[in-house]
Amino acid sequence: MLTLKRLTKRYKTGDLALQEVTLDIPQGQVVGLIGPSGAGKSTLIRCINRLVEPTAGTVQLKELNLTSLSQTALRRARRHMGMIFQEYALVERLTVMENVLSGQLGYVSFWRSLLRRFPTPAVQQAFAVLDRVGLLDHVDKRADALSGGQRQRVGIARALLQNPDLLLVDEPTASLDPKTSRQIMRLITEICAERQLAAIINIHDVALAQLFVQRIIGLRQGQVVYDGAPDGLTAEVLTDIYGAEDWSATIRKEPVEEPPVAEEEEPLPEKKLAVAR
Ligand SMILES: Nc1ncnc2c1ncn2[C@@H]1O[C@H](COP(=O)(O)OP(=O)(O)OP(=O)(O)O)[C@@H](O)[C@H]1O
Repeated sequence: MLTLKRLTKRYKTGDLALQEVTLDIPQGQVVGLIGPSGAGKSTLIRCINRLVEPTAGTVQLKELNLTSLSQTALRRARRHMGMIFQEYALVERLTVMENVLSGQLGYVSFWRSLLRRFPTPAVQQAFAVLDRVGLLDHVDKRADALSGGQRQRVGIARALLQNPDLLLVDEPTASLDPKTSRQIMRLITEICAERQLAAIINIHDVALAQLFVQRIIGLRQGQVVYDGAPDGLTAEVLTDIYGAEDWSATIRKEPVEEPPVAEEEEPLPEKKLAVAR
């Protein structure tokens, strides 16, 4: 579904951030991208949708060779890739609904979006994705009145509104407490399973990644040094990725089935679609 071939990025400063990264990610697979600071994780994610231009190599999403597209064609192709950011990237003074609809900016004309007049099917779909992420009771709240977990849910809903094939997720839990972090990772991975969406999640918390993703890719100095199952992350592998350390407290000891956990960040809203409209 997504194929990277010898993807390389050298910044103008001379930093070689990615060195010939070759990967194949099938539809529906959720991948955790780990590695030390400066290993190239953000660069890899941004080279896929060409927010950062790769220096060499190719990115193929389904039948599209993204690296050969003109800027106009690239804008169209980006609709197939939803991005979720650490700092949410919401417009603070806009409502939850308006923030989610802004994910449609590639579809609606500039003037229509400026006047905040979105086509009815987009609004209906926005209600549906906000329902899925548990924010139906908050559609009219301003973004600056939300908790961190709620903000990230808006970010997820906004990414989903484009009906992407792939989610590119950059440190989604870095600003969240441990429990909210789990809820957000659970939400992302459940949605990927429901929609058969592939995802690449740049994540620093190794144990959290192990709990939720199907595959781990470890980067060191722009190169893939581990590509395999979450349970294959032994102390030796982590030393290879990050350098020598006592890893006993970091690694999940045994494969455990994650227990079902009630969502407690806030009561899940009842389905009030009609009322919310
Ligand atoms: N805009 C830039 N210009 C020059 N060099 C950059 C730029 N962005 C990143 N780099 C360099 O590229 C390398 C990889 O950086 P990148 O941010 O991709 O790593 P990372 O693994 O995401 O790190 P972190 O976990 O700290 O976010 C680093 O050496 C960094 O200094």
